[in-house]
Amino acid sequence: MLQTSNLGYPRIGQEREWKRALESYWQGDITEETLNEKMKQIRLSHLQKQLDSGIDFIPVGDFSYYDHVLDTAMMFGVIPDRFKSKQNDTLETFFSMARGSEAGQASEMTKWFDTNYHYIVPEFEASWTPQVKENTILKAYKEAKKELGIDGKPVILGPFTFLKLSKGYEPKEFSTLLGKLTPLYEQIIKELHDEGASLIQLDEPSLVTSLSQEDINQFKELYKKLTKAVPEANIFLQTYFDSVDYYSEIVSLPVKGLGLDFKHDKGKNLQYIKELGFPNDKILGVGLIDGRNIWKADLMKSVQLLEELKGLVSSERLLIQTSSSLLHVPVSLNQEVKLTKELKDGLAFADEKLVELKLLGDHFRSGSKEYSQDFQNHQKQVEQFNQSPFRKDIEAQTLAGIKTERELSFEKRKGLQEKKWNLPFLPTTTIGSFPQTKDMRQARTKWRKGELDDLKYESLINEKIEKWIDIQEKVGLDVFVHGEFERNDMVEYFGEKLEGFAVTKNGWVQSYGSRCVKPPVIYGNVNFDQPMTVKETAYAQTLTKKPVKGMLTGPVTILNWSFVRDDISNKEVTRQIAKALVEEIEALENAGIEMIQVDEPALREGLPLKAEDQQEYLSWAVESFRIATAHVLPTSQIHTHMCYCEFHDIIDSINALDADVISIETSRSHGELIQIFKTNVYEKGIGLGVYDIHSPRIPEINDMVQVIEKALEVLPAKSFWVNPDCGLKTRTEDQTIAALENMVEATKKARSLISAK
Ligand SMILES: Nc1nc2c(c(=O)[nH]1)N[C@@H](CNc1ccc(C(=O)N[C@@H](CCC(=O)N[C@@H](CCC(=O)N[C@@H](CCC(=O)O)C(=O)O)C(=O)O)C(=O)O)cc1)CN2
Ligand code: MET
Ligand SMILES: [Zn+2]
Repeated sequence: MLQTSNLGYPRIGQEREWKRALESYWQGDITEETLNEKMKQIRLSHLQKQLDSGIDFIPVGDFSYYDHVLDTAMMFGVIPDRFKSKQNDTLETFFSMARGSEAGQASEMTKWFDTNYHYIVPEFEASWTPQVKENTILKAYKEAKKELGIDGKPVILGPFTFLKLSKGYEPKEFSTLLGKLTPLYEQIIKELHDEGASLIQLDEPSLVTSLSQEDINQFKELYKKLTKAVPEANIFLQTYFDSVDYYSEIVSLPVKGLGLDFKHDKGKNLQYIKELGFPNDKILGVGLIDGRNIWKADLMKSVQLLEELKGLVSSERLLIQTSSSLLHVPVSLNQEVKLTKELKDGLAFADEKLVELKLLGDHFRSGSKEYSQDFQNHQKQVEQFNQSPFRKDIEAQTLAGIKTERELSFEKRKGLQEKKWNLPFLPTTTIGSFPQTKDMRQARTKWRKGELDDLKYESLINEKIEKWIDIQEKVGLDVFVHGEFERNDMVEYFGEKLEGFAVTKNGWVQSYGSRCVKPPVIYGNVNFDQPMTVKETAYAQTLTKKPVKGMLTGPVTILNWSFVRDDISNKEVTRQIAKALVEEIEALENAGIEMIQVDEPALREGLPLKAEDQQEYLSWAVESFRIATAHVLPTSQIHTHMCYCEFHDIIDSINALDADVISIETSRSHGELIQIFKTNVYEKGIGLGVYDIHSPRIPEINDMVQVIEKALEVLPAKSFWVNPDCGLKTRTEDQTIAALENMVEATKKARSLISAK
């Protein structure tokens, strides 16, 4: 019988209870025991909700106290030595790896595929002893059964992807390590099977990236071994985020089932099945409820697709699924009382997606040609939404009259800018935001509710700006920022101000650890309405003689960190955003702000997972940035900033942005970034983050001097900037001031060391 399955459920909770529990624990407000209790409560309530929704397969083991990749590393004892010696407590070790502590620098954090979710990069060290420290998936499985009578579907990050996402080994060691991991997975799977798990999901999203034939051979080898070692267990191989291009080889593996994404595969998975067939001894997981976006599913389209598949796979072997874990969408539409009905009717968050699964499953199980009333109501809303005036066909955005090229080349404007800005050697600056303290956030919440008037709210913002201009003077930075106190989030803020966007009340999604974001919804055509950043920046500039950088989020990042309409191309939407930013940047220049940072931290994140799609994306992404910035005066200095990603494969595109100065994060992955510049000459201004802002640790002066010296081995000193690796909004005021003081001290030392040479 056709069944329904969810691949993973959001952890944060309807009211972000999860976040609050974690943060209270870190602050020392609650004990480990209380934390565990709260976590259990949250975990079980999520399972209960899924049970109540009536879907068949409920994931277990997807819940985490921080990140599921880190969980997997812990499960196998992949713990760097620096954390082993000092701590015995598992939970403390776990959080130290994630966040850094006295014991040592946090592990690197990077993007989970092309999403805004970040995982902690496992670090293999020579001292690693293969082991199953604790079968935490089994623990989750047993708990669901014992507490709620749920026969859950264990979800495990598969060995191939786990190792691909890890570091600390040479490419040639990959197969040896995989060989060591395999028996550990066998043990986990066996224990789960013995406990009664009827289907065990192994997530292998790496299968959708561009892999070599050798990779595929290793993958096949691995799964043959695994299935041979535990033949009795039903291993379900799950992929997501794109198509599986080695389909014919993967589909013939002796696993029980294969899960494919039918939402983000550009139609390829269906094409492969049609061309190459699907074995009649396997289950096909059909991911057609979108785990990455929030539009209500067009169930008639899903029905058509399933009908097509029924001709190829018998219906009792079909599993209707979400396209990926629901980790990437908000929990529930329940509280969205402020959205227009027209828009809200077009949306589905995690809980509503479970309902969609159920509607589809019920329809197929009924065997009827008739559609239930609920199904019809759902479909009517989808159709109405598609016909809304804001979804109407739009004219393709042309580039007529739009500059994509600065008036002067970098070589020519460089001298003019040096003269205009007259900055010291190794200029120091920050990336934009200063601490968003509780009083500021609370004031904003009150202001939103109408409990605080505009005047009071604005004067609080101005006070913060004054305070931090003063701090920047005292610390002795060279280029200032206003601090972004008026912003809740660097993307949501612009979503609130631009036309074509809607913002939600409670549409939170986990970004990293306890940090969440509320992506705005781009439902219509994007247009500039009125200046968005001029007031605060211009005010800050009146308070100091030092230059204050204007601070904007770039078009590609606004796109990638929003939920985007799917009726026109992303390229088209990004162009619309870029054109709106042209007006903002003009307004800043007119207000005398001529050093302007246009952040693109998500440029790399949006890079398609398959090599063959990447060039096209990069070309329109770069073009959009250039549309936004090319029109400024030659003396105006455009900065940009990127973080959390690998840059080596996009360095040409970074150069093509033609920004005068770029700051890139490196502090958790320093060595690697430096390598890039050994082989790529970079002539424009560049700041490499000299310390990690995500960790509460205060960076040491000498550590930062070393970072600077190391960078200067490969980068020209005269174009080097000193800055933290990202914005400081998540730090406390004390941490920030202490860190910046040390950074300025380190710069002074570096200056004298270098001029002495
Ligand atoms: N969109 C986006 N993606 C990104 C980043 C980013 O900055 N933005 N940075 C990278 C890393 N991600 C980050 C993501 C989130 C946060 C972060 O600090 N998030 C905050 C929420 C920010 C926010 O919008 N806060 C609201 C406050 C809403 C709120 O919680 N108010 C409280 C009251 C105040 C309080 O108790 O704190 C309430 O209503 O109960 C605001 O300032 O207006 C959090 O999780 O805590 C930091 C970095 C990559 N991806
Ligand atoms: C995630 S990149 C952050 C850039 C932004 N200007 C800030 O400082 O917060
Ligand atoms: Zn950043």
